[in-house]
Amino acid sequence: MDPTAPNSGGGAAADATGPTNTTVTLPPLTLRDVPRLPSALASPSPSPVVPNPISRHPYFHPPSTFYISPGDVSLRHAFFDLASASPSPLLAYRRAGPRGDLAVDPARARAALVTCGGLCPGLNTVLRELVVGLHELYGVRDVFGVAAGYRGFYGGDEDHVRLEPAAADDWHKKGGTVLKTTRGGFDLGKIVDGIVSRGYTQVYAIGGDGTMRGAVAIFQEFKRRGLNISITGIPKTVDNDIGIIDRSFGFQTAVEIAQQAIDAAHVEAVSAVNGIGLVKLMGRSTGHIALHATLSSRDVDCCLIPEVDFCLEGKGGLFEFLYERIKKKGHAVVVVAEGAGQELIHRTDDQKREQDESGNIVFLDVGPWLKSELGRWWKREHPDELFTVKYIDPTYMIRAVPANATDNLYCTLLAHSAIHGIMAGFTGFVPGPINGTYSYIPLEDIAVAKNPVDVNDHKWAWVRSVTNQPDFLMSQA
Ligand SMILES: Nc1ncnc2c1ncn2[C@@H]1O[C@H](COP(=O)(O)OP(=O)(O)O)[C@@H](O)[C@H]1O
Ligand SMILES: O=P(O)(O)OC[C@H]1O[C@](O)(COP(=O)(O)O)[C@@H](O)[C@@H]1O
Ligand SMILES: [Mg+2]
Repeated sequence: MDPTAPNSGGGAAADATGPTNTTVTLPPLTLRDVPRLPSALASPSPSPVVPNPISRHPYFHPPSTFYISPGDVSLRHAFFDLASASPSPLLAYRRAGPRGDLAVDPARARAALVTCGGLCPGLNTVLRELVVGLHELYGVRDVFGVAAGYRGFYGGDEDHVRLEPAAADDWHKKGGTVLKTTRGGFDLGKIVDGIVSRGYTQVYAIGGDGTMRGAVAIFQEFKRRGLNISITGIPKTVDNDIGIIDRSFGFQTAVEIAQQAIDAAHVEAVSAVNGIGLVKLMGRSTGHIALHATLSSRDVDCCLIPEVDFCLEGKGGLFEFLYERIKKKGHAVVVVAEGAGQELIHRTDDQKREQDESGNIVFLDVGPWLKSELGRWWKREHPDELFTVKYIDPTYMIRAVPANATDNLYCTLLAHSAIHGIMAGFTGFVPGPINGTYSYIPLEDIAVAKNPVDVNDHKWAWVRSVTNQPDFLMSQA
């Protein structure tokens, strides 16, 4: 049999004798392109094309395959249903990476780097790689750090610090951000005025969903004013709540550190009579950290995330389940994401309205609430049985650490992808891995793309198989 001969029909051939090839026609492909700088689009003569200086770099000897071809794209979805009667059109993004010709002259570039929002492991690695990459790869000499988030753009001279590779050398070993970060302070007019008055030609905004929404507003203001300034957003969120990209940097480090809290909770629980170890982990609107920490620990009996409702009391409720688990094993470990169960916690009208400086809703503390509700229930239902809850809240410990090796590599590729894209004349974009391929995604798509845990896919089923937990929805209390 000829292994290359096409089979007719769309489905896989039912041939048990060996592999077969089936030729199929894919739906049309839509390129979701990123914007370009006005000078890169100018007609009749776009900005001068500058050969990429990497070609003259003493240590790089880039072969022709080194540069990304103008036609290179990556696909949003890596798997398809060939049997689908009405397949969706395929969505593609530009592949990230160095281009042979630049639309920006590095000698005239003046870069501003800013970090906004909460901390995340790897922020300093991204900063280091931006500073080193701009200097060493492209020969950009004017690289500045803007202090303390977006508000730094309209601060004084002390908020704009020249950054050199020698000073950045060991930043990847430090947690936090050397530039400092803040929430709030987003005054669009003042920010863009500050960017213009300092002569910045390119802005690298490193932050989460709020920062990306801010970067979209800045990008649109650049367009409205007809400015030839580019902006890129580098996605940061320890919660992993930004969509489209495979994951955000620092997330894996945070999951790794969370193991220590779960291990401690487990030791406390097994060493007590009827012991429960309760761990609260970050995750404002998504439960990725709790879910991944649960999957990798295997000591967890129950994982509670914002995406899944649960009830506490009655048959089918959480507390009955924990009681049964303790009767069976002698102890139980519970991991709860900070955004879980918020609708169950009583809050005053003032508390309902409370927001942080960036407008994020302030949550009530689910950990102590759960501990006290459980204690009250146990005392009422099982007054003669000993019972202990040990509560661990590692809070900032999981994010105020340096990135692990995997996240450090990821941060390097993100930073370099951002620089390559800016130098190619792209703007209003975010670099990020899609199915493992680094790509350029429009900022405005990223700013609205959420990434909740999909409780209908295999991962949540995997959690159930690891914890053996039911849905806690059947309260008959
Ligand atoms: N819708 C928005 N438009 C403009 N700026 C925003 C918006 N949301 C948040 N920001 C600004 O982005 C910055 C970071 O936002 P924040 O929510 O604190 O952190 P993160 O970016 O990590 O989600 C803050 O300066 C905040 O004011
Ligand atoms: O740093 P703060 O203001 O205490 O905020 C804590 C929050 O920051 C986070 O770590 C993530 O925040 P971001 O919006 O900055 O990504 C949440 O998990 C947590 O609720
Ligand atoms: Mg956020």
